[in-house]
Amino acid sequence: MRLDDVWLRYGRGPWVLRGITATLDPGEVATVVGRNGAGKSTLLQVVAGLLRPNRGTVADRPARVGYVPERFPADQPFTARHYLESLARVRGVRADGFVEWAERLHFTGLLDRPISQLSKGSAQKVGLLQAMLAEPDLLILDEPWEGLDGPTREQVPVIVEEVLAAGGCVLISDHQGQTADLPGVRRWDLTAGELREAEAVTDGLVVVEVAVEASAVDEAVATFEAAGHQVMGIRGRT
Ligand SMILES: Nc1ncnc2c1ncn2[C@@H]1O[C@H](COP(=O)(O)OP(=O)(O)OP(=O)(O)O)[C@@H](O)[C@H]1O
Repeated sequence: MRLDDVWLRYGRGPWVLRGITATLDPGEVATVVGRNGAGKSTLLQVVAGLLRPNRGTVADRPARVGYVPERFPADQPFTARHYLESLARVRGVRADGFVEWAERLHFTGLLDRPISQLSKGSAQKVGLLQAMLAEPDLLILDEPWEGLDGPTREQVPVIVEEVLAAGGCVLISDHQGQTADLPGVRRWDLTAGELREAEAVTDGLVVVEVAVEASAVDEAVATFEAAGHQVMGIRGRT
């Protein structure tokens, strides 16, 4: 799929996305990084087709999109099973397709509980289940590690690999840098509404993530560069 000069703002507010141009091809995974409020969720919703850009276009979006929001809305009066079965009917996919996924995510015992009574982590699993139900060829994950328990967190890279292996593509928002280890992951840096693709890591190099005091960022960057290292990005600076 292709984003071409995409601009978006909410109402008459400031521009959140400013002229974003990017492509994501089948078999590719990209991670969007940027500080809080940089517009990562907004970009993901544009890619998912949930928000329409004020200007610019999104072309060749794959037909089956699975989208996992940062926080799955838990204030719903249905059980997870009822919700997922209904969604499967709407999407025209197998009504019990989620059962297998529920087992993988250790969710089977909670399927008959109202979503409103689930913990945050369990509600997030419903978010993941509804996305995988679509058998997506574009999977969009907004901060997928947030709120999930350890075993489910470990499933996320496995799920990403499976979507890629089936010829799909994946876009992930990740402000904690947890996607850095995904093989072949492209890194999209979002700063002040503009997207810049970080250079791929050259063979033989390893990415080391370092947290420094805000007041010492410039000094740290200068020190690393003086020592011959490549500084690939800075996150979290306000
Ligand atoms: N529905 C909305 N209405 C108005 N402004 C919004 C709306 N959603 C987001 N914004 C604003 O757009 C900007 C980008 O928000 P967005 O949630 O896309 O950033 P983010 O990078 O995902 O942040 P975080 O890492 O905190 O989730 C912020 O200034 C936010 O306040």
